[in-house]
Amino acid sequence: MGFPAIRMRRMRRDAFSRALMRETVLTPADLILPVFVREGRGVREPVASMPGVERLAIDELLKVGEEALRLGVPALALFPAPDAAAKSEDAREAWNPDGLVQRAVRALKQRLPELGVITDVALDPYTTHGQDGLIDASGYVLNDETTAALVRQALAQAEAGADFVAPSDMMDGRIGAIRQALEAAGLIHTRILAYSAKYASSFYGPFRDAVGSAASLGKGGKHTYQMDVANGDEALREVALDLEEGADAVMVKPGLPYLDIVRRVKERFGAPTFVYQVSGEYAMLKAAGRNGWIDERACALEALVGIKRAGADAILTYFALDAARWLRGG
Ligand SMILES: NCC(=O)CCC(=O)O
Ligand SMILES: [Mg+2]
Repeated sequence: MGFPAIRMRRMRRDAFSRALMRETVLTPADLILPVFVREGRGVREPVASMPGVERLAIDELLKVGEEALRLGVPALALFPAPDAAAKSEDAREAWNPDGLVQRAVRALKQRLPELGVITDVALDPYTTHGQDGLIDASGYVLNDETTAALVRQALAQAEAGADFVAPSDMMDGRIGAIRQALEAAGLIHTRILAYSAKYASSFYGPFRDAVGSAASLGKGGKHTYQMDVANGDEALREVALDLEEGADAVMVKPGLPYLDIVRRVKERFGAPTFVYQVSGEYAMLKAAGRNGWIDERACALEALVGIKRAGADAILTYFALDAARWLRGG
């Protein structure tokens, strides 16, 4: 049977029948807001390459957390933008129990216990060289030594009350090492969100401005640990290993250029699959919107629905609060 018995446009004719056959519905509960945390009180410092995004002192962060809850956004992902004095060759500030992130976690969990708090496990905000791990004399990022440092960092975050620790560093074996350490410490409820398929993407540029690692990183890339943008099968092997090692959820990052990976990961493993719409994706939409070249709201929501349609269970996006407002008709 074909045309004219079949006319695909019949169902598209009216809003009610379009609504009834809609396959993917984006809600605020699908979204996680990444936030940049800094020292100080009452400070909100704009990030030039990410219009609308600010580095927040902890008291300001609490207000943003409250707004997220009010809008139905279930969780924040914290990223530190520490003072330059907190950076060192060995990143030891990362596991200081009174460090910036640990204080931010405690403040959030005390004031807003029902808001999910996700912490970033990686050394780049704390290293003088801007790499995610510890390096040898040639600048190569050392796997096992870095993993030992990441375990200390994850424990400090979990002890402060983080609901999810989220290793974004791409060292081999770190999920298993962190899981073992959490169990041994009695922290059996702490979830691990593994950045399993994290690509060596150029779309992270504005993020590196935000956390202040761009200058220290200089021309050094992250290609010896993050994945080659051309690869798909390798992502599936990474995800399989992280799930085996004890990850509760896995991440694909960035979002829009990697939706084939999202689909393959979701179909193959059926595990909670999170996607990070990264800073460069945000900056592109913002810049074009601000120039009047695209409709920012419509295009941002379209990108987010597309990511969910591809298989994402949750999306980290700098649009989270705006998108929640738009979805609620604001
Ligand atoms: N671990 C976080 C990143 O590496 C970048 C995120 C972004 O570009 O938004
Ligand atoms: Mg891996």
